[in-house]
Amino acid sequence: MTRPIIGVSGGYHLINDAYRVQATGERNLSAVAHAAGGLPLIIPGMPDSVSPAEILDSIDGLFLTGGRPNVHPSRYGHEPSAAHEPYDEGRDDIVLPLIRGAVEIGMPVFGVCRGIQEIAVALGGTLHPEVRDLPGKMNHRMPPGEKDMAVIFRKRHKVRLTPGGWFARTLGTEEIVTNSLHGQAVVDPGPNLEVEGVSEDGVIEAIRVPGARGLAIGVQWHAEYEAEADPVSAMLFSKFGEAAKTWRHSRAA
Ligand SMILES: N[C@@H](CCC(=O)NCCCC(=O)O)C(=O)O
Repeated sequence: MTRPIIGVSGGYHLINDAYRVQATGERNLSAVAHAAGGLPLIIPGMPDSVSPAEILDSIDGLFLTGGRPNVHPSRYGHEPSAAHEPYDEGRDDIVLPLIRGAVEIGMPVFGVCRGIQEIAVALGGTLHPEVRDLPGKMNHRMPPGEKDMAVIFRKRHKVRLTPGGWFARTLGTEEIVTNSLHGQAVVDPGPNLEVEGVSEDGVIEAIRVPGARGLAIGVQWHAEYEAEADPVSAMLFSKFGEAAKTWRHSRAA
């Protein structure tokens, strides 16, 4: 059987201060190709050119990447603020309905960083735009100005996994250590998410959609960074890839 087609969310970037592009990091595409065994195809955040419904018809799994722009606060009922820009409303317009559609039909979904935040917002949760401003919370952002990828993606904090939950059972442990490169975080998971991982300071780090017919998970860290070499990341991508293969097979039957 051919590889399952995995839609990989792209986002808006401005090149040379002039040229608009839709892009995602190569690590996202490699993780999908090699660690999940899928055929990665970038989903443009361009609602004037593509629709969530036709994308849903064309893919077997949805991988939601990280991305510097914050989810627009109006998507979860909060006021926007210049301090929390940039936003990427084109991406919001495409991925939020896409997540709802995928969950509804049972198509596998896996989100990292901005991706977990999008899953939460799409399904009725809310975010805080700068989680380090909340009492007792650490700074979860990358070191400012850093260019060395090994430093940017260094493992920074522990995540406690819910005993008996999907993550703890799948990974065979109740504690992992993860990288951390985000300012926003899920604060209210809403009615549709199960929180299965939290950092030492109580930030939501791993979620699952228990009501979904297919695998639907999100993590606040960047699992794509060492998707094959890191055993936790490799297992998550492998489970996601298997689920997408099963979905493709069941669609074809
Ligand atoms: N804007 C959100 C999400 C942060 C995030 O995904 N950062 C990684 C950017 C790297 C990339 O472009 O893949 C937040 O700050 O919480």
